[in-house]
Amino acid sequence: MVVEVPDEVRHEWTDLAEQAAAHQFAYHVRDTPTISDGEYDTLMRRLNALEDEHPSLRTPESPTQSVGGAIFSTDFDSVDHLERMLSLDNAFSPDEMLEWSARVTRDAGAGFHYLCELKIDGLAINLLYEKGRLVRALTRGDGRTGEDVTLNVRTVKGIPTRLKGTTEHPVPDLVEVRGEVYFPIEAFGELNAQLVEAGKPPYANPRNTAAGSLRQKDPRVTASRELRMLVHGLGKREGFALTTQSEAYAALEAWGLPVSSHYRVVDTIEEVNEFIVSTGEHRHDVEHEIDGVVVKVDEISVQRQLGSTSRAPRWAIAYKYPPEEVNTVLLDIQVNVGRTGRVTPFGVMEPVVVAGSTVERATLHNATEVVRKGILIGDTVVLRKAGDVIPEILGPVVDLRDGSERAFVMPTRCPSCDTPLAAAREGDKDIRCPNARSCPSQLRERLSGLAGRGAFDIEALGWEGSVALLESGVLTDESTLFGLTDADIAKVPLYTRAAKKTDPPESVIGGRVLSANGAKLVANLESAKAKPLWRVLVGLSIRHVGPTAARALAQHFGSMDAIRAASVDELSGVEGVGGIIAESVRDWFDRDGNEWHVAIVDQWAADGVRMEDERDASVEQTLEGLTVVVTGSMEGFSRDEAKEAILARGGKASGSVSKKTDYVVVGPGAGSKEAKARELGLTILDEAGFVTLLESGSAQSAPDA
Ligand SMILES: NC(=O)c1ccc[n+]([C@@H]2O[C@H](COP(=O)([O-])OP(=O)(O)OC[C@H]3O[C@@H](n4cnc5c(N)ncnc54)[C@H](O)[C@@H]3O)[C@@H](O)[C@H]2O)c1
Ligand SMILES: [Zn+2]
Repeated sequence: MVVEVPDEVRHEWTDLAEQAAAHQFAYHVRDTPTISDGEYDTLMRRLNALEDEHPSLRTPESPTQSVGGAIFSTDFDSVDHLERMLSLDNAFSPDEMLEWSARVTRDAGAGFHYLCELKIDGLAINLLYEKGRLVRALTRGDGRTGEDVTLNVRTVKGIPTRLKGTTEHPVPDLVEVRGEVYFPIEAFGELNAQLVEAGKPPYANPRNTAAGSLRQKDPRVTASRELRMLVHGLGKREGFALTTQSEAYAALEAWGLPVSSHYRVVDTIEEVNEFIVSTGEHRHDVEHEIDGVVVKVDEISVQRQLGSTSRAPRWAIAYKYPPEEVNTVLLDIQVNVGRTGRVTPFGVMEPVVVAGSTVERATLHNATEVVRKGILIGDTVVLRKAGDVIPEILGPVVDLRDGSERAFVMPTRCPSCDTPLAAAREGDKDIRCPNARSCPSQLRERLSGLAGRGAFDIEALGWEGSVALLESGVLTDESTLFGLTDADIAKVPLYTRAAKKTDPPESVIGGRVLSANGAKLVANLESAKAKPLWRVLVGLSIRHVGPTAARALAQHFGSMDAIRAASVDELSGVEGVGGIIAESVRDWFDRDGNEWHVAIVDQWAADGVRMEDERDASVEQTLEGLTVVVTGSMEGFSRDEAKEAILARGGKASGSVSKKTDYVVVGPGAGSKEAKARELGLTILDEAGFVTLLESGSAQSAPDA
């Protein structure tokens, strides 16, 4: 019996299928997709859902049934693969992984292993080696026939033109090696800058860059691009036998092919899901983009038994992470004037949800960066938000331009105080508002900055409170902050509207926050006065003097007076300070016109801010000459407390692990620093070990470390 498909369903299906086919063409053939991978995956899921409900729609011609990437390009010869190249089925949740493993177990019985590896976001390639010589390289194409890109592939670093043989792994008679060509993330921005400079359209993201770079007519262009490859499978093979996929990787490696070091063989699907979670946490520690994890049945005999559909093997599945890249429209580029006067352009976008939060702004750092990225106002752009990292505009989707886009022009006058903008020094990328003393924007940023956690930590002040104090004229700058009384704060009018940091000043009104918090603010200010010297230094907004330099200065000089009296040489002689910081400090105190800086320091001191650190002579200098890195969380110490404990004992608290690190203290949530410490064979301590170290100046690695 034929079940009729309702008209509206058929129409929806036809419409989606057409869209899918067009997107496959744009992505696989033109290397210039116009929607994000996440949107594409959503479209395909809808198409699959319609076909699940109405199986008659699932014809062999459906985009769900083919390996996307039919060949229409005439730039390359078409050549058949000796064995078909397939795509992969997807899973988007641990439950879908369980379903897949249940199916595999049902069809093949238990007693197999799972091989877990990274899903490299690149371009699939098939290398044919005959008697150890690279004779051909093909793109995946439609899976049966690919494009001959041999000349281009020969230019990719790390792909051997001859395989090596060992006694255990002699060179095979014939082998098709499958892998992924990718573009290292770091090199991506650099290339776009070069393309833009040469008047060519930039790429939207590293994956398209890999595909576009490899599929060049002229192999010299490919050679100039920093492509890399990792291999992850085999096609046709003659002259050797294998029992497992992981064994194949050992052979591929012995032959001199680049194999990823990140794979693992496990027994159960629970362990697979653990691998997925932990890989997700370290998703950005690898030099290529990964869009998921690929899980394969390790035993070749079981792979054979399970076989494939027209599109994908049944013995493998790709778990896809939530997308971190989305497309959105860049509505405008505006500028923000920061704490030290730096003018920073930022993109204003149509709000989009990415990596779990709504994003509508992204910094563009400086005018050069806007040009390097080749983005125009009005462009559809690729926006990336990776975990807790700030959102970044990667590049424009050039194919969606309609001619109405316009270039960003950096303003020549400060949007906040109308002072002409200028570079502080010749050759500086950044331009600044020189009106440091009374530019409203700089004042707001300085005042709220000094209230921040990294400086005085005045919780009740914050951004809105800072704005309210300045706008109401209760403060004209930060010099009188510590003299504020209840009566002063009560003068700030009560407004009703709260506002965001990036709103124009006239709409930023925070009196309500202050009126509710007045008493707390006074108490906060009182305790802020007793904060250690380094926090005072950070609170002054001296260029280049962040917490690290401030700690070093405070530790060395001990008082504001000593720092004020120190020469450039004396300042730059302090470990972790250096010439640029030393000059910036001297300049801040001494330069003509900066007398108001000194006035701030004097007024703060007069209002009771403690300008020196008491050296506690009872604390033994157990850590003299030792460098300690703390990563992850601890129960007994906050990050700052741990640092202070190290510094108070004469040690150096560093933020990055290197060969020079003496101890690495690791708590829950430690990430790449722990991995690096293990790689370097450093002494790794838990919290108990850290306490011992503080007391005695030495400690042993934790037993399970
Ligand atoms: N944005 C768009 O318009 C658009 C259009 C089409 C496709 N796409 C993207 O491409 C995907 C579909 O492309 P696809 O058919 O190549 O499927 P896929 O990317 O989901 O997975 C199959 C491919 O993964 C690659 N791969 C990477 N690491 C691997 C590993 N360790 N082991 C095995 N294979 C590995 C292989 O080359 C294989 O061909 C979509 O899900 C979407 O992300 C996007
Ligand atoms: Zn200004």
